[in-house]
Amino acid sequence: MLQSSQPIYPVAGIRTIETAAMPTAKPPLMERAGRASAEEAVRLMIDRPGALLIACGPGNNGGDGFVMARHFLQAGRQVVVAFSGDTAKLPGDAKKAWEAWRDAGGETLSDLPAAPPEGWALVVDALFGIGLQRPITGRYAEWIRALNALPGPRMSIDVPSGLCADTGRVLGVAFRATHTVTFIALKPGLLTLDGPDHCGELVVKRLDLDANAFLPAPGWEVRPALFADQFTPRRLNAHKGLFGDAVIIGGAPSMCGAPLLAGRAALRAGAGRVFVGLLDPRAPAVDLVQPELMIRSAEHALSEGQAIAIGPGLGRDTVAADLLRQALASDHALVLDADALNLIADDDTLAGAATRRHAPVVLTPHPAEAARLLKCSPDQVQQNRLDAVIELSRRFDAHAVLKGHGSLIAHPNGRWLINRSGNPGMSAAGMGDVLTGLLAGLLAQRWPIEAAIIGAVHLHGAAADLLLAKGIGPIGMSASELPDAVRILLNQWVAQHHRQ
Ligand SMILES: NC(=O)C1=CN([C@@H]2O[C@H](COP(=O)(O)OP(=O)(O)OC[C@H]3O[C@@H](n4cnc5c(N)ncnc54)[C@H](O)[C@@H]3O)[C@@H](O)[C@H]2O)[C@@H](O)CC1
Ligand SMILES: Nc1ncnc2c1ncn2[C@@H]1O[C@H](COP(=O)(O)OP(=O)(O)O)[C@@H](O)[C@H]1O
Ligand SMILES: [K+]
Repeated sequence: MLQSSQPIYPVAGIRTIETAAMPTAKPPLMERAGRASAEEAVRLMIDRPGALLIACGPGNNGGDGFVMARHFLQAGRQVVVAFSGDTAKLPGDAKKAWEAWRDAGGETLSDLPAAPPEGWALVVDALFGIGLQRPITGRYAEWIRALNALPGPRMSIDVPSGLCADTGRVLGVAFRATHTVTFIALKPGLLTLDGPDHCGELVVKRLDLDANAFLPAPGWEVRPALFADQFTPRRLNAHKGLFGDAVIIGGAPSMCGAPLLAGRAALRAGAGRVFVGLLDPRAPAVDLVQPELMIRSAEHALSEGQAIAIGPGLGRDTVAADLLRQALASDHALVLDADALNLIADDDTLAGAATRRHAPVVLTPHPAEAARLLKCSPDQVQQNRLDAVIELSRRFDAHAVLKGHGSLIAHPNGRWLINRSGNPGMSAAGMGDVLTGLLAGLLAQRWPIEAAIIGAVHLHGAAADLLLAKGIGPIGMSASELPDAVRILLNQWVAQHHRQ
């Protein structure tokens, strides 16, 4: 059964949902959040007797921690609560939660206690959630550093403290959880940049709310269910003409490997035929490892195909710019990667031609390429990856993929998604070329544009995850290994979908 996709809301959206749901919520949302956290904690402590430590902060995230602590106390479990603030200053719901904890006989320590000799059964971070407003300093920073140094499982409530829930940036210092229980819905910062490194295993507790009914979700996580409509089993009477021609253009002198990798990926994604147009006049006439690839001059290849990807190893000279101009003038779906993006960033006429194109355009920058396109620094892109990809899509009236862990996709209709597959084995040369080839391969098979983009991005990461599971990586995983894994997965998904 293909898992359905979950909605993602920035903090402002979560606040809107909370405000709408809170007045009628019985039991109150904080009670639900504390109980849901306790249930998850029980799962993590199955084989771990002894006390758990809950560090509570000055806001409602701390309130969740007090509710959780009360459940454990009432269940007869030893629980130690640390809270360094002033209970009189707790916001209303959190204050009630602290009072209920106190009335149940709970004690609150004002500093972190030393760990018992056998260690804590679980360390719980209820310091800050979506209300974090500035970098963490002082005593809270000291607490987080001390908690991070403790062995054993560590659980964050809602958001790892110190992580910006909108962007995935670490503000000062952040708790490194092995497990995170987040409430109502996913937030972008949990899924991209430094979020996944700090969340560990991520579980969503919806608190019995249908978030989408309160506020239509602006973003979604990528799951195969979103492109399963394209999982068509091949008829026995199929022929290669049904699966389209993909064209890859690139390969200036000394850079032919990039388009060849893309071409192999397009084949493994199922394209009927793949043309690779190389700029290097001395390029080999055949890829002896993949002789199915039809190698042409770049100019010649441009006259073929239903889908064109241009950029891998393209170079930036006038020949490259001229080929890009011709590709932009074609009527085919067009993927712009690598040097095609750099050329557009440097030339307003090319940028204008990309923006005004009628047929779909997909931009696939890594953060440095995105920065060139947006005329800012890679750091500025990374500070807010979601804003950056939405701005790229808006500025070029194109589909945009901002690569990196937690790749983001923005469509010109305003819809955005975050992909969760992939791993650091992919931090190696040529991985981007494989993504470009996958996209061309799916577009050649006439997948609709949005399905092709989310399908290619997800498959790309999932293929690397398959290799990782087999022990191939993360160290030394190479881009040429990815296309075979893509083929295995795609065939599995199609077969599974049709068995259901
Ligand atoms: N409002 C609600 O209905 C619900 C809230 N819930 C919990 O409440 C959390 C949000 O609560 P809050 O809005 O109170 O926010 P937080 O508890 O995340 O933190 C806000 C508090 O921290 C302070 N603060 C922010 N940044 C700081 C920094 N860098 N250094 C020191 N202090 C800092 C703020 O002044 C405020 O007192 C959620 O993440 C979730 O855990 C859940 O109980 C579900 C229901
Ligand atoms: N740590 C990671 N987790 C998930 N995906 C990654 C990671 N590192 C790299 N990738 C993916 O690998 C690809 C690298 O692309 P790119 O930077 O263009 O490489 P190249 O130009 O060498 O082909 C992107 O799709 C990116 O999202
Ligand atoms: K937290």
